[in-house]
Amino acid sequence: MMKSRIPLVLLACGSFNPITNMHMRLFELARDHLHQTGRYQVIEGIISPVSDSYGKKGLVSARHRIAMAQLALETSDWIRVDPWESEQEKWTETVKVLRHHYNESLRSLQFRKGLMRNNWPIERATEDFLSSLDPVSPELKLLCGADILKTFSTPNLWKEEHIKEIVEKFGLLCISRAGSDPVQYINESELLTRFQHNIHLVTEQIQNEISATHIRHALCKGLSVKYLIPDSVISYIKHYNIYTEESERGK
Ligand SMILES: Nc1ncnc2c1ncn2[C@@H]1O[C@H](COP(=O)(O)OP(=O)(O)OP(=O)(O)O)[C@@H](O)[C@H]1O
Ligand SMILES: NC(=O)c1ccc[n+]([C@@H]2O[C@H](COP(=O)(O)O)[C@@H](O)[C@H]2O)c1
Ligand SMILES: [Zn+2]
Repeated sequence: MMKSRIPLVLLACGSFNPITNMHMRLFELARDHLHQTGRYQVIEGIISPVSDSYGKKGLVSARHRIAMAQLALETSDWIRVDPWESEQEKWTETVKVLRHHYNESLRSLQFRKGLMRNNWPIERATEDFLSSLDPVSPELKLLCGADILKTFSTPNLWKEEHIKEIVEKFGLLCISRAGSDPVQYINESELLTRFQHNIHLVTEQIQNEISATHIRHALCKGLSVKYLIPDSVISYIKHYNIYTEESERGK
């Protein structure tokens, strides 16, 4: 009998200021990689933009960042943008975003099982009980570029226990990025080395150095960003005049 694949949800956190074609490529690369392992079935991709309180210089309002992501993802049948993180009053540490979406995916599983079981009292089902019912509960993994792996070793930026929870409980999909050496970051970290079986490194063969910062700078200078971000996003940016020298100075 063919072994069934583990359903898997991919979650990418970041500013998405604005969303670029490369952000969406990350998901396609990760899905191909996971499917090639023969162990996973990727069921959904979620983009979670940070809230305005993240306070990064040049960060435009979440309302705009979400709207641009929605436009960009109109052509995807499996990636969506989720506003939950961006709606939180304070900045939410990434592990808490993962916990939220993991609970959400369990809730929707409970709901589907509840329906299947003729409205069985689903609110009383514990996580363990549900797992015992269904051996293929979805996994949730964090998707990021290799530069994020590097920031794990920046003092006081990430709590050690958070990194541990991310790589031990959830797992990580890390896409290569010019200027970042993920193998080296793993080798230099005892924690990442210990859990490297949960870290999938994916190499983009067609190197792509698009960054949102470059996009914003080009827009401020009135240069073309066509074919780097979707046309619909370019129209939105023009319509609301989002990226200006003033917005770049903000915060
Ligand atoms: N060209 C790229 N190659 C690999 N990963 C990327 C690339 N661009 C963005 N990412 C990843 O996308 C996620 C979201 O990143 P983010 O919103 O910071 O985009 P960015 O292009 O790095 O923007 P900024 O220049 O504002 O930092 C991160 O995990 C980041 O590593
Ligand atoms: N301790 C943490 O959980 C932690 C620390 C630094 C950045 N992050 C996240 O990493 C991402 C970084 O995005 P930027 O590269 O746009 O700054 C954001 O989603 C941010 O919330 C999380
Ligand atoms: Zn970045």
